[in-house]
Amino acid sequence: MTELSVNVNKIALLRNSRGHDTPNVVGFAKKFIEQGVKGITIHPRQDERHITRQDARDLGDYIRPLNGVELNIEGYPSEDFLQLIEEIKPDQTTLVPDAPDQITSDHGFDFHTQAEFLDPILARLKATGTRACVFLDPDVEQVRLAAQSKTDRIELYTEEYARTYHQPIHQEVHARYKQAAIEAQKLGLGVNAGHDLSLENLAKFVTIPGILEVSIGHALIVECLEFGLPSVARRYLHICNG
Ligand SMILES: CC(=O)[C@@H](O)[C@H](O)COP(=O)(O)O
Ligand SMILES: NCC(=O)COP(=O)(O)O
Repeated sequence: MTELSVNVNKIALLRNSRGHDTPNVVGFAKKFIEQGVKGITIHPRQDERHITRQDARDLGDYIRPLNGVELNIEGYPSEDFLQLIEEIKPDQTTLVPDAPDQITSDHGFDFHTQAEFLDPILARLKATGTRACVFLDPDVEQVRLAAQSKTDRIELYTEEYARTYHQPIHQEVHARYKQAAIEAQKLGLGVNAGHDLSLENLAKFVTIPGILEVSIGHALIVECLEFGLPSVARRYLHICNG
């Protein structure tokens, strides 16, 4: 079984386009949770183009008292971001190496060059009590280096998996994700995954053993527009529950 964490960035994006509070981010998180979803993910970016720091606080206040529901906050570990994490204390914090002007996440951390940068940050996260996770490309060598750090989990960046889904090379790509996931688990790391996962491509991904959590936003919100939120939540949970 894999936990589904619904990324609500796109709800905030729609809200911000009008400058009022519709759609309400906490309200939509609540709708997903009412359907049985056990995780909410947000990725506050420095320019607050979608999720704001206040959204993060409001979601923290809403989710904290709920039994068995997790808040995952993703982001670049700037001082600002780390202070927000220390204030909200989410269940999980996923570090992503995004530049402020990036349209979306497009690569994982490189432990060859960034292990020294990440070491004190991971120690700081551990002191906060949040589970630490690092966004990583599906590369066995990176996994081995990550296992030497203080991170609890890795999140495999699944854009390549999704992009090649209908291409002949997909079996090879899928095998690389599987190898990275198995190596991580062998070395004691938990494995999450996300980016461009969808109703179409998720079922095959979760055949990889031991995937603990998938965070899904962009495709899932679009699918909600097409099929309705309850139906989409039910279909994802069916896939995740195996
Ligand atoms: C780390 C990751 O893959 C997601 O957080 C993704 O970057 C979503 O962020 P946007 O919604 O800003 O594209
Ligand atoms: N960590 C991935 C995530 O939260 C959502 O990514 P996407 O489904 O919006 O591509």
